[in-house]
Amino acid sequence: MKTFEDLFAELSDKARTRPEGSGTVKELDAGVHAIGKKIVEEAAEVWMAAEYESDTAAAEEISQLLYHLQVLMVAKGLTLQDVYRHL
Ligand SMILES: N=c1c2ncn([C@@H]3O[C@H](COP(=O)(O)OP(=O)(O)OP(=O)(O)O)[C@@H](O)[C@H]3O)c2ncn1[C@@H]1O[C@H](COP(=O)(O)O)[C@@H](O)[C@H]1O
Repeated sequence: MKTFEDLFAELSDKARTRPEGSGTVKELDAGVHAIGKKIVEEAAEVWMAAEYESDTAAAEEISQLLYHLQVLMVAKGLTLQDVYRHL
């Protein structure tokens, strides 16, 4: 099973190698403003799923929010340690 750290390493690699067909590369190219909007959209979907849908649906929405947060971190050049030091 993929961990948060595994995904971050994968996304960082995609940003570096820019493989054809990568949604991450496309999102990075769209920029911080577009990624930020996606995060707000996904956060709302997490809220709605948690309140009105199944635990499985909520977990899936949470995974998508975590993904988009990681894309923003990569776009900004932030590392996991930059975030972890605030936890
Ligand atoms: N974990 C994710 C992941 N979670 C969410 N998403 C993206 O977020 C979208 C979900 O958003 P929505 O619910 O709004 O669905 P949607 O409306 O169909 O999405 P859009 O039309 O806005 O793209 C998905 O379509 C994906 O584009 C993800 N995209 C990629 N990953 C993982 O990231 C890694 C790299 O992916 P690629 O860069 O695509 O190779 C792989 O391991 C993937 O599994």
